[in-house]
Amino acid sequence: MAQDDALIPDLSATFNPNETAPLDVVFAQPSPSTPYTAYASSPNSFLSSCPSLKWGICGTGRICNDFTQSLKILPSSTPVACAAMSSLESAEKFGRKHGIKECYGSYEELSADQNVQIVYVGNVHIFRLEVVEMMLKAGKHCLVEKPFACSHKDAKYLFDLAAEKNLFCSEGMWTRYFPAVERVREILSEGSIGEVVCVNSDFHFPTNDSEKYPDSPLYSKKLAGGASRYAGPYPIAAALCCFPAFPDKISCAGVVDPDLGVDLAGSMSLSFPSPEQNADSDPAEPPTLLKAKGRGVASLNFGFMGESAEETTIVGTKGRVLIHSPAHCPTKVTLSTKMEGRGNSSSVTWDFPLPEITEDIISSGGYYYPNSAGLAYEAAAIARCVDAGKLETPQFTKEETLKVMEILDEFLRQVGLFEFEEEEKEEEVKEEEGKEENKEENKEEVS
Ligand SMILES: NC(=O)C1=CN([C@@H]2O[C@H](COP(=O)(O)OP(=O)(O)OC[C@H]3O[C@@H](n4cnc5c(N)ncnc54)[C@H](OP(=O)(O)O)[C@@H]3O)[C@@H](O)[C@H]2O)C=CC1
Ligand SMILES: O=C1OC[C@@H](O)[C@H](O)[C@H]1O
Repeated sequence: MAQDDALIPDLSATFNPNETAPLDVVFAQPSPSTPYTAYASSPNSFLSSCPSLKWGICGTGRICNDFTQSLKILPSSTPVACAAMSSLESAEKFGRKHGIKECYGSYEELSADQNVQIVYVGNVHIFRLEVVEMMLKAGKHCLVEKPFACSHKDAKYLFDLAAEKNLFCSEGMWTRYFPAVERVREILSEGSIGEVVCVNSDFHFPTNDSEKYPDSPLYSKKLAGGASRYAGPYPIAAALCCFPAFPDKISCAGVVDPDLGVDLAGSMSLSFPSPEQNADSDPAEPPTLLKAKGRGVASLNFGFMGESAEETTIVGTKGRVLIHSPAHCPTKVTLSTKMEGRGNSSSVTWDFPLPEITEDIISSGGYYYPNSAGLAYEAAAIARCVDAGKLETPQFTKEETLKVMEILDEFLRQVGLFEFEEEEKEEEVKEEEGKEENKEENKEEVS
């Protein structure tokens, strides 16, 4: 896909190329002194210079195809092996398509390949715990598709294991690596829209287009499908990007398929407290409307039954930012600065072209999903982090993944679908019983 030159923006009027890059961009570009403008308006030349990294691809489905294609934009990030759980034939077919030499009929074999430094995990959700645990125990860094796991408990276990093994491990929240989103974070940190007070974000895509009902993994309870796990992580991550604290209230509603027992759509209203605990109650300070920084609300929704605008709007006290559709992999951002008088604002829009795709990508069948060339931003940032010995990326931290997981657990609980609820209750009962037994033993010892 050749880029239309008209889309390449002239950013010089709004960016100062001599400014140092914002912190979050540092690991996405070759050096902190590289002007953000140049990186953003001509991505290929910067992406092509990232450190080398040897990837193993775990899964041979659609997103694994797209991720592997995007590695072709980064000459030094090479897929050296791939594995399919379904069959060796599937792995070999994938390998032939992408020129990958080592093809395995099981993930175990991939985990034993000494040439693989990092594994991209892109299969169905239910195997997350098993597969990521296996890869970490085999000493591989891991990039794991969203959702990172099927519960907060599993995610915490995997991150603890990664830390113990001193390995990079991250959720593939690729949205965060798009220059459009890096620009949004820059706008927020500059204070251009003041304090964020509200985030609206939606992501409904019509699964009828590509997924056979009821057979697709997207509708499968057994494989941990459902709209909240396939689409929900994006709007949740959009809200978390703007508020520092964990929500103090999460109100959810969902549409559950009565036959399949998975959610087909959901909405969430979140309120976020100020992390400055006592800001409101300091009697020495006169009260003001916006004194408690970080306080605000988010309205998020996602689903499989229709196609939404797929936009994210971030409302601040001095203006707002619109992340244009498709907001989970965006190339366009509008900043509207509030002017005097209600309804008055001035706006500026930036376009950030996607990386150009190569002949090699075209001849091997291109991409399945929208804007997948942007996966190269994520892959490049991760190559830089691994090279620098970092165990996570500043763009999307483990703490954020854990927050997403906790919110997803809560959504599933509120719509009556949290599979691990019984397991959790049993554990709580066991813990209580253990405490009681200890008390009894202590009493006996004392007497
Ligand atoms: N970042 C992004 O933009 C996107 C991310 N995703 C995420 O990527 C992951 C995979 O999605 P996608 O590629 O669309 O999925 P696919 O349906 O294309 O399948 C992915 C892989 O999962 C395994 N699989 C598929 N069906 C079954 C089944 N019935 N039982 C057991 N295993 C099965 C297969 O693994 P194998 O090849 O090993 O046999 C298959 O290749 C999900 O986590 C999804 O949330 C999805 C779309 C876009
Ligand atoms: O992450 C995703 O999951 C589902 C897909 O259809 C969508 O395009 C995507 O990026």
